[in-house]
Amino acid sequence: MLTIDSLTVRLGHRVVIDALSAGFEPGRIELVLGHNGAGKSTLLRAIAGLLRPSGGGVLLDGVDIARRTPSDVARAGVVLVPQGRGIFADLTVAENIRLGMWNTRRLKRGTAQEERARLDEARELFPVLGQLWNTRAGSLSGGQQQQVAIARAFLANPRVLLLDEPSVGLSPKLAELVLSTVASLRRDDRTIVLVEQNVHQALAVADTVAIMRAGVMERHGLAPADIARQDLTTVF
Ligand SMILES: Nc1ncnc2c1ncn2[C@@H]1O[C@H](COP(=O)(O)OP(=O)(O)OP(=O)(O)O)[C@@H](O)[C@H]1O
Repeated sequence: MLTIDSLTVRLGHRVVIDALSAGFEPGRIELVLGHNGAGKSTLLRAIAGLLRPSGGGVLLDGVDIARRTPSDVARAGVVLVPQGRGIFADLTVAENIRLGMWNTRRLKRGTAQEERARLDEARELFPVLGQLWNTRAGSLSGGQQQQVAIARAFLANPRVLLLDEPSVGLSPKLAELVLSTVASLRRDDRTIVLVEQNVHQALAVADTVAIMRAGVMERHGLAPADIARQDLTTVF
């Protein structure tokens, strides 16, 4: 269970996350919606340890990880797939994905045999990537590059997977493919927090919805079907 407890993050002189509290449960895809500038990316970056909060806590199963280094947070099992993919264009798909393995090994989260099994699992979950294994990642389509970024995060076997707009810039068809891949990563002991602007497609894979506005979590625990029925301009 990931609990955000009265978290405050300042960027420059601005309070971007304002005493925000929320709970994200394992076994679910928790979708976070909100206007541009509501603070969604900042929240994910703070959870991942990339920003130091000025108040409050980020609790993973009751343990506060808010002021740990990003590598300590990763070691605790929290992995962020940032907006804009962040893959290495000059490396092949296999090399990019093995960076996730390298992390796994470095973080001592599995034996070599377990890691081989996870690599096979990744090729099964992302069949397109299996076919492009030795292709330069920079030459892939946007959707394929996004799959490489998600596959790499998957290999770290995260307890908490934070996804910042994984479908941004993709055609509706590719966005659907990426979001269905996200759905296939759902596991009983894994919390997935998904930030998306592609609201209708994200609602189709989400289990719960939270609405962020101006640095606070205005509502949470909403049913995706209820949100899908509403006029989105009235939702956030
Ligand atoms: N380094 C910074 N210094 C000051 N303000 C910043 C900084 N980075 C971001 N902000 C501001 O913080 C606010 C929240 O930004 P953030 O990127 O978290 O929003 P968001 O909800 O993810 O938006 P979007 O949907 O557009 O990605 C914005 O108003 C932004 O301008």
